[in-house]
Amino acid sequence: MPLVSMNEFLPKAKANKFAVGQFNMNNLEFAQATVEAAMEENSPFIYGVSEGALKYMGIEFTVAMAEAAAKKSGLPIALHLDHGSSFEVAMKCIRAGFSSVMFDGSHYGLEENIKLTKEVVKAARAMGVSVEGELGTIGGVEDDLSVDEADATLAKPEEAIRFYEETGVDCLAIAVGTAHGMYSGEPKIHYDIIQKVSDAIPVPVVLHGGSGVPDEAIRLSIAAGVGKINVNTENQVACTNAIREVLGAKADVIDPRKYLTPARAAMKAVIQEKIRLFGSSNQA
Ligand SMILES: O=C(O)C[C@@H](O)[C@H](O)C(=O)COP(=O)(O)O
Ligand SMILES: [Zn+2]
Repeated sequence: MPLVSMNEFLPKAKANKFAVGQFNMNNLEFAQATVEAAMEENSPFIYGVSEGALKYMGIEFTVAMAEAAAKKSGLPIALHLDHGSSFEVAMKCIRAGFSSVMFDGSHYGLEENIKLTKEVVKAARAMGVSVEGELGTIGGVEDDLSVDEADATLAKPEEAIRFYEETGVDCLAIAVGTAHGMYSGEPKIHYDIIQKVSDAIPVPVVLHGGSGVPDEAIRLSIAAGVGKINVNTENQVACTNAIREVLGAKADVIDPRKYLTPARAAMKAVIQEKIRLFGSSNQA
């Protein structure tokens, strides 16, 4: 199966109240762990690729890994630019074979964010590519850039509804109290904001900062209208801990396969658990 737009599965997620996981791809082992977990669960999923990860992996390798996963698995998989910063980078990804893009204009004022997002939607739609927009500021560390928790601002429901109506995005990330990275305490998620926005728009709300959110908070978020959840840090932690364990026990290991095999298995376990929690098993 070729890579698909998120519209292949997000409308079903919204209607049937489950969420599709976006698992960030940072290298081959992340790509393999994700597709292996999804195949066992028969689940659709999204490969999220940040601009930093794109630079690290190279755009041709990124697309090739995602296409290989789609071909091997037969699952509906979207290859999605995560937190795209400009029209140009979004178009570059689409030209290279991405089936979905995020334009993150959340650091602009509302009017400018709407204007710039609309331009991306117009161009992407003509090529059958789905678009995610963002409103409000999500705290924590995103692709190595840190936003202080104190500077994080929640999305205003009326603005989010207007943003959807004017841009026509396929899903909408709104700041509702989660943050990128692991939490020191428990996140305070504003389910009322999710519910208000979700009730007023026909597309799902996206929850960024999915790592470390307690299971019950994930269930309540999905019940309120979240249909896409992004997870990156938990996989990075699982990967790195597994590598540390191997190298800590055997300092003379030099074959990367000796530590990358357990690292990949650890990520696969995390992803499989998330897919089950999000309710997307057997929704492919
Ligand atoms: O930082 C990245 O490279 C990706 C994240 O911004 C992603 O969009 C996301 O929201 C994942 O959050 P996390 O699970 O808290 O890392
Ligand atoms: Zn994010």
